[in-house]
Amino acid sequence: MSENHTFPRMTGTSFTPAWFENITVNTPAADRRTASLTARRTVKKDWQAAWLARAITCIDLTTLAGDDTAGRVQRLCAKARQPLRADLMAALGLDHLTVGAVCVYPTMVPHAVKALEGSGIPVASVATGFPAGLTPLPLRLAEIRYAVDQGAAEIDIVITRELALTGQWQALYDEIAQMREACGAAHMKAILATGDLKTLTNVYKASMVAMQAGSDFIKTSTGKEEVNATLPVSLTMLRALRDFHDQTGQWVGFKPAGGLKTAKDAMNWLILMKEELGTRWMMPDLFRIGASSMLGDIERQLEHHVTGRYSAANRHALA
Ligand SMILES: O=C[C@H](O)COP(=O)(O)O
Repeated sequence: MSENHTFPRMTGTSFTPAWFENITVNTPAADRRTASLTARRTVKKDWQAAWLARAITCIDLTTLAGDDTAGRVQRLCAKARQPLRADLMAALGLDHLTVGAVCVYPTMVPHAVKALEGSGIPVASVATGFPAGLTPLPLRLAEIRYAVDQGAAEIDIVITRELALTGQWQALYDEIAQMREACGAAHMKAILATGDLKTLTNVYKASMVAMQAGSDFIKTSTGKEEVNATLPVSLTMLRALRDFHDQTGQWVGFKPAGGLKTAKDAMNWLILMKEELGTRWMMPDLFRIGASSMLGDIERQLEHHVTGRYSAANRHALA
């Protein structure tokens, strides 16, 4: 795997229920593991600043709102091109820093492509009837092709939750495989909407099916569910991702999204990635954070690290 934005497309496997049909996830154990992990592991001072800079490179800077405008997307892209103030970059000894991608709705893709021209930052687009995914499959596939035609290099699709909730795993595989095909050369992240899947066992199974169907990334949430990214859900998906890697040697990426707002959130998920998969998975080609407001808090924490004070919009110290 190359350590930059470009990563080889996944090929997936045939539908293989043996890899997940007898799995039962121990929810209390997942809760205990993630609670102890973030309590036990701390990263301080210069290392914390370095990890936060790494987190910036993994952020999919996102705006997915009904009132999005070309102007808002252009401003977001300007931030993506320079996520950190120049004085902070200099103080931290950083000469170049950009985010992982900019993530928008399909009709906003042309504005993002134009605003990011020459930056090397890919445009990601949600598609397939985001966030509910309940439009006819031909229309969902056409939306993928539209977003790719408009210049999206990454597509975040949403799965049909009913298929996971009713255990129709072959049908889910077939649907995701068609979405993978519609993406063409674009990379595909499969949003599992884990907050709607009821159990961690369903989360594990949907993760495995999405990877077998050829997803380049598996992503927790749309950000529109009642419960979005959580650490136990993320741990469950990472275990599935590790099992898939052990079975196939294929490297699938992971993207928590929805409700990750602070530098502390960034640190917690980086700790989880390191502890579960190792430092190789702490790179933007294998790890993204879908977030619309986290960057602001990371910048405030880095300003505090450099100057010893917080900017006007104070935040709690990063414990
Ligand atoms: O990936 C996309 C999510 O919608 C971002 O969620 P957020 O607005 O809670 O950061």
